[in-house]
Amino acid sequence: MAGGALVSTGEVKDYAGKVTLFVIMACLVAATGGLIFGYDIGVSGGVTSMEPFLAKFFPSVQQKMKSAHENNYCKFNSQLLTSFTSSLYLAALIASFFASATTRVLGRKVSMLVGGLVFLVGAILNGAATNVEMLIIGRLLLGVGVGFANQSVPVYLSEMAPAKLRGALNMGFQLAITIGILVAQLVNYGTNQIKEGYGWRISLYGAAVPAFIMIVGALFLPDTPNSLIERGHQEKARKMLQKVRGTDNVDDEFQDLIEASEVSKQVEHPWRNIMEAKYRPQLIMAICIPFFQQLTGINVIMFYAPVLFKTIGFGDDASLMSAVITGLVNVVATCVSILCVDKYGRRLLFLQGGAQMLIAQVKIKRFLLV
Ligand SMILES: OC[C@H]1O[C@](O)(CO)[C@@H](O)[C@@H]1O
Repeated sequence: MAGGALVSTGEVKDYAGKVTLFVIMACLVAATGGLIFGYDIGVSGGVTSMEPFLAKFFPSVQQKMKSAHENNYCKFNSQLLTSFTSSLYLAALIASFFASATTRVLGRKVSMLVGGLVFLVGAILNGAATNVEMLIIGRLLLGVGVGFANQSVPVYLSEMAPAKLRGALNMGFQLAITIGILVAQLVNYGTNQIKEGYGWRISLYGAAVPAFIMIVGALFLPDTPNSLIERGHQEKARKMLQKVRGTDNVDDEFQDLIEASEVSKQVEHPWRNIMEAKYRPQLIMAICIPFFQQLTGINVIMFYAPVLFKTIGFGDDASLMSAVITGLVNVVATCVSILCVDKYGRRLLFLQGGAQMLIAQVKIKRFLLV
């Protein structure tokens, strides 16, 4: 694990330093990492609800949509169609194991560069697709990009950010994800208006824009001081810390980074240690919070919102616009939580979010059963 500015007591020290160009650039690159992830979550549901896309790649689904007396829920019942969407997550899962080692051994920059490049190829392949194979391979490559970007970008951001801005900037990554989802939904709504029927290509090519920004960012941005220390370049790390913080007075922070790196090197059996009873609460939280957050099915909504609205009888534009509204609520709710988190604390927000999701799930179930 990367060392940070957390000292042994868990308190965050107020080190010297200002918000430099490096920090601003790190935020921009981090934002593009989140945007790419969000864009890929949001784009697939829209294009899979567009008729020209279905006619080209999934004609049997389009045929079913046209038959008048059919059960709505069966129209999109195609394993191939859903694998177009879900192959991204599968590839991201596998890639994240490699990404974690790459981020540690070769540095955050290399991981971001790999992520950005694979993303770019995936987006181009998807936009230029002439058959289903190209679509699925493109989507798998986007997933690999997500795996690398999601490992390296938040770590890069945390390590570049001054300690006092760290929490806020990390939430910025989540905000960027939600903005990415919304942008994809808006792009889908716009491209669906193109009468010639190639709008889906523009939607899919769209992922290339943030990918390109991420590649350029990764090429020009420096590696983090933490990563340099981890890889044994102490002098380089000190100089980098001075540049990043915009001051020569970095002794305190540098010393803490060295100590944190030493401590983490001394841990011989991290997997065995985390199983110890004293770490049980941390272990349970680290597994259960993301597990249940994903198990709420949020991505079923995010992936399939336009298709879902279409199957309940909405027209093309109305389905895409309803997805935009869902995305907008997601962005606004993220902004509200960013603004409230320091005032009300993590626990209250966590409880309130959980209760709200429970109520919403029950309501959606009732609605779908009618
Ligand atoms: O805002 C919702 C989005 O945020 C994530 O949970 C990532 O943190 C995504 O899986 C989801 O689509």
